[in-house]
Amino acid sequence: MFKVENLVKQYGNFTAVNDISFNIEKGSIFGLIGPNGAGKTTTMRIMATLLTKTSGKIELGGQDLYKNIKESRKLLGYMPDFFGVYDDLRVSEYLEFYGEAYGLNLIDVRKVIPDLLELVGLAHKREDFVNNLSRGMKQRLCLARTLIHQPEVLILDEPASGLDPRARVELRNIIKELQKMGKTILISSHILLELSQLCTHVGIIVDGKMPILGSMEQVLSQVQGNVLIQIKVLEDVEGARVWLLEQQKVVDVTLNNLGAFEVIYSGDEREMAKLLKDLSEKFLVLSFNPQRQNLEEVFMELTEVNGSEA
Ligand SMILES: Nc1ncnc2c1ncn2[C@@H]1O[C@H](COP(=O)(O)OP(=O)(O)OP(=O)(O)O)[C@@H](O)[C@H]1O
Repeated sequence: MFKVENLVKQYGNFTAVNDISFNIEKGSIFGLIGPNGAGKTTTMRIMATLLTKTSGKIELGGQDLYKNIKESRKLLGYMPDFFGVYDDLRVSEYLEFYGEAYGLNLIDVRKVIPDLLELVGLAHKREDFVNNLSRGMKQRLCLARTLIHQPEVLILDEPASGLDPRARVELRNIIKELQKMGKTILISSHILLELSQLCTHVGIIVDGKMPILGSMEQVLSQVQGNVLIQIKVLEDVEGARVWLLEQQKVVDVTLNNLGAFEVIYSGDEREMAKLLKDLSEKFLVLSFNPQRQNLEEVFMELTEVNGSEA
């Protein structure tokens, strides 16, 4: 859906985005993760056609993003990290204003507003003044505004920033709902746990570069070396231990005090699935639980490495 190739953005002599490439498949949720100043907003603003690139190529739906900016913008909904709301407008008027700004017919806009407000949980606030909304509600209203022209692709720049945990969960659920509706979503955050529960794909951006990219699982296994798998078998525990130790990519096997094996494994997901299949053919497997590091740990590892290299 979105194809970014060798994207570079320079502000004067400073390179904010340094030759990054990634694809966003239709229907996926791609997380752009990085610390402050990594280049997330710059990348997203370029992809939203709001900032010019220095070099590189971006395609949206198979077309050059810049070839017909007006057409590209119809497909895109962009939610900025900072946004203003107009204090003397009511919620419905605010959406009408943005609908008209997109060149939509007011009658059509009025037809979609109830559904949009329902989706973002603001149906009961329709006639309230925007400035009386809580921060979480304002974020959700901004998301509704992003959807007003029914774009296929959403670019959401840190949509959960400044929200409390409950509001974050609400927002996450709305984003999942949007994915179910078929939207393709690019979302940024520096709060990694939040994205690990949401995204199908991840690009980690540090100092304008994207050293790590792939599906959530791929990224986790790329950064981590070994995986710890907890395995419990019924009967012939010793036989299973010997068998496990003979398998390729099994680094170590210990039995914990709950009677489960703790297997240190260096294979990838596919190999792990094969291990489970082969094990199940020989033994009665009660449980098989790979324990991955969470994204927060991955991220800390990565930025630590970069920091120490610097
Ligand atoms: N208009 C500009 N002129 C010069 N430098 C800029 C400009 N905009 C951004 N930068 C610099 O480019 C780098 C990347 O900024 P960007 O806002 O893209 O980062 P970010 O990952 O979105 O950070 P944050 O999480 O803090 O929003 C930063 O070092 C920033 O200072």
